Amino acid sequence: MGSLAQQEKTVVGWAARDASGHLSPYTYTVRKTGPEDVVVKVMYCGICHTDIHQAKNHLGASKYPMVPGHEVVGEVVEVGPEVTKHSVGDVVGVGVIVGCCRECRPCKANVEQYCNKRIWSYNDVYTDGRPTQGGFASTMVVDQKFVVKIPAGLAPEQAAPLLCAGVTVYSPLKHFGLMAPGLRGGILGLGGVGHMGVKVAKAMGHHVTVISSSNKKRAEAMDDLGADAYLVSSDGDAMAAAADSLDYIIDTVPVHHPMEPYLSLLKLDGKLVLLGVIGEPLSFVSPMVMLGRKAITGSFIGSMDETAEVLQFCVDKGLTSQIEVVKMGYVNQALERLERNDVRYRFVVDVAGSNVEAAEAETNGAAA
Ligand SMILES: NC(=O)C1=CN([C@@H]2O[C@H](COP(=O)(O)OP(=O)(O)OC[C@H]3O[C@@H](n4cnc5c(N)ncnc54)[C@H](OP(=O)(O)O)[C@@H]3O)[C@@H](O)[C@H]2O)C=CC1
Ligand SMILES: O=C/C=C/c1ccc(O)c(O)c1
Ligand SMILES: [Zn+2]
Ligand SMILES: [Zn+2]
Repeated sequence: MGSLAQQEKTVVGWAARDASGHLSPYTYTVRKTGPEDVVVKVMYCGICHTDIHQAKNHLGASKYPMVPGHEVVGEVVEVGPEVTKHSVGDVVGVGVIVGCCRECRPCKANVEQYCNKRIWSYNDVYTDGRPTQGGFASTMVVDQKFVVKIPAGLAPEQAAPLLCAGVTVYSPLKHFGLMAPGLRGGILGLGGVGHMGVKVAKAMGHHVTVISSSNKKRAEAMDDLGADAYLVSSDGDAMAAAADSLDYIIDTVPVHHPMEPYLSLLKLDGKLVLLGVIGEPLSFVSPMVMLGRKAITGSFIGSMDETAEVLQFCVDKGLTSQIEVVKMGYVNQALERLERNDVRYRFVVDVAGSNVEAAEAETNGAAA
């Protein structure tokens, strides 16, 4: 028998077995701790709409059993001998990506999320041939490059949504030169990603308009999140009155939707940044972009550098995510509520505080 580090570890996670997306306890092994590996005991894991897309096979590439979860905060419990970035006892985060080639142009430019050999934190295969499994589990083993330190001043459960939702809005604002104070931004879809969009954009000094599918979130958007204006997308008069007013729109809608009503809101040179994962073609007529030199673009999470940056940005600006903490036994109800747009604004699973081995009937119920 070798030391603990030389052995595979048995882990219990909650896995989907098929496209119903229903999660239930699943026991599997994770690799022996490699030289550059960090073993993370999961404390909290946020629930992103991508977890629904993946668990329910919306993109047609899901493999089962699948343990979702990519907004992971945990404690380092073991490190490989060549780990320099992290120590046992550190509180750290893991996001959407756990591997890349390190040789291609994106990797060399430290935008490894755009590496064509990226390895996803779940629903993928690691370099050793094992399936990757995500953060709705007791433990993850992750290469140190893809582990970020959670700075002091951020509660671990608050930090979890920053690892996907937070960096996903921060990265395009930075990359497209949209950080200057005074810009007028639109946040389309006020969910997990969208609410971080409002908070981050407000902290940058922008005038922020929420564009929502209903009036239900108006008061909280304005009063709690600090938005400056609120548009209901089906209100034709209000949409017309807001034409030609925005420098950018961060589009977080997770389903097919028309583009033209939102392109109309952009000023000359305005940018529509697509973040939602939509497996059907979107459409617009070319004058909608030509007659205003407008740009439709997209963005995918953020780099590890940007992840560290957004965490520090939130500390510096006093930002937190707005979350509902639940136990693992509630995860299926949480996924259903997320899908029917009934969460303010991110569920975070208290993994360490749950009995992950128990079937949901025994642990059913939300937790404070
Ligand atoms: N590009 C990237 O790197 C990333 C992409 N994503 C993707 O972004 C999208 C949003 O993720 P997330 O914020 O977690 O999702 P949420 O479900 O939390 O938020 C989506 C919001 O979109 C609006 N919406 C409009 N129509 C619908 C509909 N039919 N069903 C549900 N919501 C609707 C709702 O806002 P309202 O009530 O205001 O209308 C809802 O709150 C997903 O597709 C996700 O996969 C997520 C993270 C990273
Ligand atoms: O939530 C994070 C991941 C987003 C994502 C973006 C694009 C894509 O094709 C995915 O499968 C996931
Ligand atoms: Zn996500
Ligand atoms: Zn690469």
